[in-house]
Amino acid sequence: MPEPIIFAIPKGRILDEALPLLAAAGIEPAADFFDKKSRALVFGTNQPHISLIRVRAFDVATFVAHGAAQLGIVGSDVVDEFGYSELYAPVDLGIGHCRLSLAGPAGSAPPGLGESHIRVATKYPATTRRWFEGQGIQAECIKLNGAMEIAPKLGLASHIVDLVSTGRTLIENALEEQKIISEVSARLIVNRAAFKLRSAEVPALVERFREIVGQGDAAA
Ligand SMILES: Nc1ncnc2c1ncn2[C@@H]1O[C@H](COP(=O)(O)OP(=O)(O)OP(=O)(O)O)[C@@H](O)[C@H]1O
Ligand SMILES: O=P(O)(O)OC[C@H]1O[C@H](OP(=O)(O)OP(=O)(O)O)[C@H](O)[C@@H]1O
Repeated sequence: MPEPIIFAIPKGRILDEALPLLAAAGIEPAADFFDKKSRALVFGTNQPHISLIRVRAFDVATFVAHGAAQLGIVGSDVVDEFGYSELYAPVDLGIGHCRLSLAGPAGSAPPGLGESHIRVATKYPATTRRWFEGQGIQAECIKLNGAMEIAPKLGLASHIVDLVSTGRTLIENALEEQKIISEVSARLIVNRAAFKLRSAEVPALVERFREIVGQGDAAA
C-alpha cells in the first residue's frame, strides 16, 4: 500500500465552503473530523488512500510546498504572500471571495506621489512591500496576525493592508478602502513534485476539482 495522499485544509472560514467541494470530489471526512471535542489533527476519509489534515490557513501552503501534504486548499492571498516555487495552483475553486486592500483613516488621502516611505500594518508583508515598490514607495511593514484595523488609531502604522469582504470591519474602525491590491479566492494547491511522483492519484484529483468548478487553468 503506498503512503496515503495528504490533503491539507484550512481551519478557518474557507472550511465550510470547502467541505461541499470535497464531497463533490468524492472525499468525505471520517466522523471524528466533525467532533468538536476531538484534538486529532489527521483524519481518515471514505477514500482509503486520502487523509485530511486541518491546519491554519498560512500553514496549508507551507505543508504543501514542503511536500508534507500533496494537495491543499488555501486563499490566493496566502499563495501570493509566500510565492513558493514548489506550489502549483491549478484550480480557482470560486470560494472564499474577498480582496486584499490598502486602507487608511476615513477621509485621508491615499499615499501617493511625493511620498517615499510609509508604515503599514499587515499580515502580508511580502505582498505589501512588492505592491508599494511598484508605486515607487518604500513600505516599512509591521507584521500583525489579526486585528490590523486598530493599528492606525493607535499610531502603530498610518495604513493597513488587509482582507476586505463586506467592508464592515473597516467602517467600524473609522477606516476606508483606498486601493484594491488583489482579488482573492481559494485555490486548489498541489506540490509540483507530488504531481509527478504520485501520477496515479494527484493529477486525477486535480482534474476532478477542475470538473466540479467547471473551469480551465488558473494562474499557477
Ligand atoms: N472577510 C473575508 N471574506 C472572505 N474570505 C476571507 C475573509 N477573510 C479571510 N478570507 C479568506 O479565508 C482565508 C482564511 O481566513 P481566516 O480569517 O479564516 O483565517 P485566519 O483566522 O486569519 O487564519 P489563522 O487561523 O491562520 O489565524 C484567508 O486567507 C482568505 O483567503
Ligand atoms: O470586510 P469584512 O466583511 O468586515 O471582512 C474583513 C475582515 O475579515 C477578516 O478577518 P477575520 O474575521 O477572519 O478575523 P481575523 O482578524 O482574526 O483574521 C479580515 O482580516 C478583516 O478583518
